[in-house]
Amino acid sequence: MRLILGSASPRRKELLAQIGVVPDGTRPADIDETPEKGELPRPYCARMATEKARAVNAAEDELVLCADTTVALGRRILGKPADAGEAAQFLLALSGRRHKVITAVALRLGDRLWERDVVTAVKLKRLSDDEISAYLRSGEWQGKAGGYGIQGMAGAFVPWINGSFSAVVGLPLAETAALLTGAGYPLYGGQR
Ligand SMILES: Cc1cn([C@H]2C[C@H](O)[C@@H](COP(=O)(O)OP(=O)(O)OP(=O)(O)O)O2)c(=O)[nH]c1=O
Repeated sequence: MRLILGSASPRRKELLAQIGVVPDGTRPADIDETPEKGELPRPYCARMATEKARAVNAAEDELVLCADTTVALGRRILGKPADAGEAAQFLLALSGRRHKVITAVALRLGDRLWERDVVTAVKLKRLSDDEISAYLRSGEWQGKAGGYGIQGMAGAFVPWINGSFSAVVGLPLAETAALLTGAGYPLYGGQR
């Protein structure tokens, strides 16, 4: 069985490599990521991951892996900021508060679809204007849900998380491994 990573995220590829999974191909999915009116963060995130998995072109014997990471501030969905101004707004909104990071993983083989989502609580310390400006200058907010990446400089803004670190970075490894095994993709050097 071949594995196709339906993602343009270098983090997802690295996280898979961390558990010894090397996809046979990478085919990023291009979908409309606009939330529906009134859509809540968790169902939105699950919908994004499954839509990505359906959008990737694959043969019947190709297992497609897609994921979506969404930051939820209460009922509010914070996606990837469009520009530095929006990143600043997100960081100000998150400053000093706890929020949730949801990552949904979807696997598709032909018409069969598996999905799991993982919710992690994250606390961001209260950010000073200097910290926000330095962070915006770093450019690390680009392409990251909520406008921050816990694996980089923003690690200094996070006193605690409750949940899965790998999920916050883009792929919950325990759940991804379980999904892959369940779909018949053997890990740890098993026969494919
Ligand atoms: C909160 C947070 C998000 N992120 C990233 C993970 C995701 O790559 C990104 C959210 O965007 P996504 O839409 O989940 O993914 P993507 O656009 O990067 O890639 P693709 O859809 O092709 O798979 O935010 C971090 O890297 N660190 C963090 O701390």
